[in-house]
Amino acid sequence: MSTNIVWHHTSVTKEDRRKRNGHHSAILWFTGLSGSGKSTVANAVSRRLFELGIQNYVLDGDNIRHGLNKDLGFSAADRTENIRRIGEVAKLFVDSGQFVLTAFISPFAEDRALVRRLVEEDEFIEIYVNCPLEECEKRDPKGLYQKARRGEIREFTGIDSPYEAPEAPELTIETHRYSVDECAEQVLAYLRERGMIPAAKTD
Ligand SMILES: Nc1ncnc2c1ncn2[C@@H]1O[C@H](COP(=O)(O)OS(=O)(=O)O)[C@@H](OP(=O)(O)O)[C@H]1O
Ligand SMILES: Nc1ncnc2c1ncn2[C@@H]1O[C@H](COP(=O)(O)OP(=O)(O)O)[C@@H](O)[C@H]1O
Repeated sequence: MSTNIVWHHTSVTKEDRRKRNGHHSAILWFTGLSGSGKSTVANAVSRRLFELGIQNYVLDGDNIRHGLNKDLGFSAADRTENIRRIGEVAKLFVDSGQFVLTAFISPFAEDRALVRRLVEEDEFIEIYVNCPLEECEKRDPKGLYQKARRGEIREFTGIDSPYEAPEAPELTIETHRYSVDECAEQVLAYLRERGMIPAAKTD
């Protein structure tokens, strides 16, 4: 534990940054099984926000595990630490006035709740990327389900490691029923409804 640490206040505040950007800042927390479409939809939303001039950044499971969290595996304790660190990083992005889109399985409800508690109430938007295991397994974009079924990967989410679906997410998207574009639009529509990004132009 760190001791003798004093929080330093910044000269430019979150509100200053939001005012200049002309939009809110928040965590869009995508959670769901491997292959459910977290990364694909998060990136589609990111592109749309970017085209609208809205500051945003995607934090993706695979990429973070190559760097910041390369010391972590997939035990329950390591997944919890993975999500805790990502939550802290995501909070910094919110403070910087941006939307941060996180694409992690984040299988444990308590870990997601911890991130929710890190930020203000209107700064955490949980998006449940709902797709049946059978469909994720059929997609198997990285061939990992096959490996898990053969016993070559242990503690694989949905196979021999649990996934706790959100009970009251801000938004649920069903990637087995709607296209990538439709799912991305559902996220944008939600942000507009909440006044977090400017309304769509109607010209
Ligand atoms: N055992 C096991 N269980 C689940 N996933 C595994 C595992 N081993 C490797 N992978 C690959 O790692 C990606 C998940 O990493 P995350 O950081 O999102 O996982 S977690 O939130 O800490 O549970 C996950 O990526 P996505 O498919 O993008 O979800 C997998 O590609
Ligand atoms: N509506 C959809 N939304 C997201 N992905 C979809 C959809 N329909 C099919 N897919 C496909 O499913 C796979 C999802 O993979 P990925 O985005 O890496 O998932 P995750 O990040 O949850 O592991 C991709 O191959 C993607 O093209």
